[in-house]
Amino acid sequence: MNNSKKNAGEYAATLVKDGMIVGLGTGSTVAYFLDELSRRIKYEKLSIIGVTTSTKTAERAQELGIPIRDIDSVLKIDLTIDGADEVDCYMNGIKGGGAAFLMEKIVAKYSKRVVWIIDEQKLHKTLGQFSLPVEVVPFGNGQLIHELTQHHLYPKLRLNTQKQPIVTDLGHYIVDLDLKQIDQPYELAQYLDSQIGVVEHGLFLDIADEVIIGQDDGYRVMNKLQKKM
Ligand SMILES: O=C(CO)[C@H](O)[C@H](O)COP(=O)(O)O
Repeated sequence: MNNSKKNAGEYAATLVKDGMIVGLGTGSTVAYFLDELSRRIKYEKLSIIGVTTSTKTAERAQELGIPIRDIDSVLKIDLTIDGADEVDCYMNGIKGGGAAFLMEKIVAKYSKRVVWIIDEQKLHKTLGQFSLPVEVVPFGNGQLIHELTQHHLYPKLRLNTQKQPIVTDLGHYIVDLDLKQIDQPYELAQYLDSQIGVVEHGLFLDIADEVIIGQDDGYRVMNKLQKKM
């Protein structure tokens, strides 16, 4: 068991209030959040509706008895709890290690409040140590990878154990950019947004309202007031 992830996930579940529509992120930290949320639904009679960000989370929510609804059948999402792969001091992040970032970004976009749950190891001064995932349409992915290579973005098609491209829940491939350090995340986001064949990228800029950083013996919270301007 990872205590830091568990502490972050369990604290995040206390932010959920009765009657909320809650965005349910994806990943191993979110798994702890889902467990605690399910416990509160069962024993505290908490009444909420979940909007999921992946097939995996939808399946887990169903197993745990967390009611879920399609994103298009709710008016607005009150609160989304999600994980992240890397976060900087401006509360910008990289997501997509679990290949769910397209749905995660859509759910975040329609959420009033977005809270990330991470552990200390994911906090870095600048982004880029974690390879940046880019979701691309399968058609012409080889051409796009060539284009990204020419642009010195070190792309690599993400493969499964059978050496086949992994296919996302929405039917796309993932290309990981091995950048080591991203000095200009906004410019990079703009460049990627402008590429034909790119569906979305894992740079989440100005999206999180709060980051809960799990520790061995508790957690600490980073919010907009504390982030460096
Ligand atoms: O972005 C994600 C999936 O697309 C996850 O939130 C991210 O990979 C963090 O996962 P974990 O909590 O397992 O470390």
